[in-house]
Amino acid sequence: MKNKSPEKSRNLLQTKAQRWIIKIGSSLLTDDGRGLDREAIRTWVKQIVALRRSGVEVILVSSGSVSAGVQRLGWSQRPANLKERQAAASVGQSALIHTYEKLLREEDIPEEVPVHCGQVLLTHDDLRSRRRYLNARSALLTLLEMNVLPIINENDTVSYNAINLGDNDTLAAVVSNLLDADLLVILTDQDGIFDADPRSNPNAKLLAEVNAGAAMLERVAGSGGSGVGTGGMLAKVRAATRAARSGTSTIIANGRCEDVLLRIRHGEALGTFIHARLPKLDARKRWLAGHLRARGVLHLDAGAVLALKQEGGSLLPVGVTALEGNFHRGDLVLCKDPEGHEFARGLVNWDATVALRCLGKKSRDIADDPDVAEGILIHRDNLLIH
Ligand SMILES: Nc1ncnc2c1ncn2[C@@H]1O[C@H](COP(=O)(O)OP(=O)(O)O)[C@@H](O)[C@H]1O
Ligand SMILES: N[C@@H](CCC(=O)OP(=O)(O)O)C(=O)O
Repeated sequence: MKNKSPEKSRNLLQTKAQRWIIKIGSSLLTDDGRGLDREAIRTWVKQIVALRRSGVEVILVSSGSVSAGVQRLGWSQRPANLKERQAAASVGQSALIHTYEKLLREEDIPEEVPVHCGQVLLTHDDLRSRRRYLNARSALLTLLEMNVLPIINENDTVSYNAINLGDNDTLAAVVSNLLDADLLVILTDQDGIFDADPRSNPNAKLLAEVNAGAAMLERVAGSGGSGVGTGGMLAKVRAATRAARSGTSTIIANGRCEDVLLRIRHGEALGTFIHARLPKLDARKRWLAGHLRARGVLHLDAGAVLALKQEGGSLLPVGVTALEGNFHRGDLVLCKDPEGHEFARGLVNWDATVALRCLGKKSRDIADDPDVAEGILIHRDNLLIH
């Protein structure tokens, strides 16, 4: 793709991308909270089946469980209470998957490859554990091989605020990293990213092409959402940046636009295209980047910052001046420089109590401590420098 104009490389990516993650938001799926919009869902299912039959591997990340459950239970609004949200998710998720299953069956044509669907409900814990993360990867790849459309959502009935992924834009980006997707398509209720929220700014202009991670994006995306969904445009912008770490480009487009997915496949310049022009992380570091909750903070001196950033070393306790949080072995912690800026994050080898008694000590001074494996607080393989 060298020396291609941005338009060309966008067109090439759209027409050639083999593995797509498609994310559909609650506002679209439930017609702004009025209940599952069967006719709209039928249009996306038809397009997904056509993509699948043309050889594209599709993984669907579908929101809508809470919103659909709220409507089924006859409640007037999304509950603030966690237990009620979990109950609504349980009711809505079964309705959601039942709808997909029925609509997919309608697309069965003799002589054509049948496309089945399989429900995959993930929690943050599934993605935090390396073993479960890799298990999820192999299960999803197996489903694709079997011509099954995996339909992923967060398992909202068992996750709770402190450990949830929070929004499905983030989930879709983590899944893009997990499966090395070529393209992430986020369908929403706007034509893409505008230079201001189009709900409050009728003169806002659509951004056609941008680079992942561009500082301007966070500014224009604000934090507002439709009220039915949870992420808003900011979550989508951040999801695109996260997806770029596996080389995945993102398109944010209007799901109500006719044949939106097929037109994207044919190379049409719809929505906002976000180029993955960020350094690609290797597979293990991508898994690390998918850890969303830090359990503590390590404050490092200038020498340690240099050793980590420039020499690619592991973190030894001698360079740690202070710590925060009651973390345990295997937890994610943030690393801050002497000015207090986070510049790295990693998985600690020791509990906070052990780390505390080793702070500032040289390796030879802790060599006899039975809790201090190899004298390394964070191994470089478990360290992500920003
Ligand atoms: N710069 C922007 N461009 C487009 N939409 C924006 C922007 N800033 C905020 N938004 C809002 O983000 C909303 C989409 O996010 P959200 O409600 O979470 O959708 P979904 O349910 O599809 O995930 C839009 O309806 C819009 O009001
Ligand atoms: N997991 C939740 C969706 C959360 C979410 O991110 O919603 P949205 O912003 O509409 O994509 C549900 O199914 O209701």
